[in-house]
Amino acid sequence: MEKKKETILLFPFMAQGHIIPFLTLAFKLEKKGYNIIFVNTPLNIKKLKSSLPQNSSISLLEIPFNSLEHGLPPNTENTDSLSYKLSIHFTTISSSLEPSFRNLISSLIEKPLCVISDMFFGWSANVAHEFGIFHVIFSGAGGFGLACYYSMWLNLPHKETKNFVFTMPDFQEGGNLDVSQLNPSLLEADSNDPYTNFNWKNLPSWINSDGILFNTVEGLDKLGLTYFRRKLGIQVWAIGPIPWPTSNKQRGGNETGEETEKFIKFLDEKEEKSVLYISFGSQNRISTSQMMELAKALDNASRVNFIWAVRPPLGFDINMEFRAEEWLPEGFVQRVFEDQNRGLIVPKWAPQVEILAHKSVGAFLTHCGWNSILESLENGVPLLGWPIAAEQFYNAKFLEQDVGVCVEVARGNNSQVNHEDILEKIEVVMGVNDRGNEIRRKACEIKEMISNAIIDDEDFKGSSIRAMDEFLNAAESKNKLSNDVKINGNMSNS
Ligand SMILES: O=c1ccn([C@@H]2O[C@H](COP(=O)(O)OP(=O)(O)O[C@H]3O[C@H](CO)[C@@H](O)[C@H](O)[C@H]3O)[C@@H](O)[C@H]2O)c(=O)[nH]1
Repeated sequence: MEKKKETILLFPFMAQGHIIPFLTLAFKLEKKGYNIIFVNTPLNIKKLKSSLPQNSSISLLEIPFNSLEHGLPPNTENTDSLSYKLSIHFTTISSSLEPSFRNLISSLIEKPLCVISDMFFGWSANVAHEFGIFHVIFSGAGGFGLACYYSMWLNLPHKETKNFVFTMPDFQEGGNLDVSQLNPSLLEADSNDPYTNFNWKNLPSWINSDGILFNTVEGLDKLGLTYFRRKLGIQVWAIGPIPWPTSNKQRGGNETGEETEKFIKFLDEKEEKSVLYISFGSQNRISTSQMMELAKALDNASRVNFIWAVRPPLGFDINMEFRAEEWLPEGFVQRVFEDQNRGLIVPKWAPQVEILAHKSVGAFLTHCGWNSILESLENGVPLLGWPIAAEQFYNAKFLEQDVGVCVEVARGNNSQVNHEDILEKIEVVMGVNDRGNEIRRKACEIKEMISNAIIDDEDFKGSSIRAMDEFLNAAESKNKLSNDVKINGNMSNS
């Protein structure tokens, strides 16, 4: 008899940076033969409907939300349209979804095998457990970065640590941090502000969950994963890297295949490992003066080819058309592209996965978002780190000091940077010198480690494949146990 298809319910926070990794995980689980229910607020579901592939069997389910009831502008259902301050407010009020989520679960005809929810929805563990459902949190961020974030928020305040290098009291093995690695909300937080209250309620509630899934690799990220095992005493599974959907459109781009070909043609013409790829991810931007300095460094790096995905600098509308004359040095685009054929400037969005997989790419200047890091290291491409927000500062530090595959170029988007410093660091990572050679050797070692983690053969299963199986087995065991309890309970009642 064919085994009944079990259902897994996924529920990400309402932000693209959360919805997209959850969708990626949903595709992965769908491929493994599970029915998938993907829950979100109505406007996000509407958007998802138009982007799912036609052959997808994922069921999209709406959870009601009225932004006006929470002092938010009408139809606000995603952080994309919000200022930083309102995004924080939106995050703090997200726990108001709890009663609706309970109603949604109780209205399901069949109990799901498992609920996979967002790290901001720690409360959802108790709701799932009320219905006897296995519950895990999924983190798109890596173990080390999230461990620092967790520790820093639970060990407030940091106001007094100004000008000091310090260690995290419960994560000493994470090493030293510098005050410039704290984002403003963390620096200003005390026990009275709403975001502190949110974090103090949410982060400890993770302990109620049955486990955490990380989009990372055990061998690479053991330090952070061990922190959570020790701190929470729950299961922690490293199941990554989970590849992003292959279509660039699903990742958020809008290029056609033809445009991707333009990049590949450019790369095909270049020498092996001679191209620097530059991107600050899907959300972050640098300032105009930083952009000018970066361009000057590239102007002077005559032996380096590059592809740069340029987003409008801070202070300009995010949807604004590309304005070379305001954002870049005079004649820059003409010089590097038309005259020298060594620099390709891409307004906004580049086919990153395809670019990083090309043999001509020698390094990636990145804001250190975790997906970008994995995509780079999967291809053995070393990094130049320019962290801007969130846990990116900790990621950069980890990759430079613990893993040895990165050189930090600059920090934040309101700092002064200098083109000579940037150029020097580009030359370290891309040039022939002892440090550069060692960084590249290490990046190849990590590439090997990552590809071993996802081997799925008859006679060998990599660590991430085993972790995914262990997670699914744990969910099935719990499900069986709660069904047995129910059957026995019914029998003793009858
Ligand atoms: O021109 C571009 C820019 C981005 N991408 C893709 O967009 C994703 C970007 O992801 P990531 O590198 O993780 O950056 P963010 O979008 O900034 O990610 C948010 O989510 C991450 C995972 O939780 C965190 O590590 C970051 O701090 C947070 O900003 C990657 O898959 C890229 O391939 C493209 O394809 N083309």
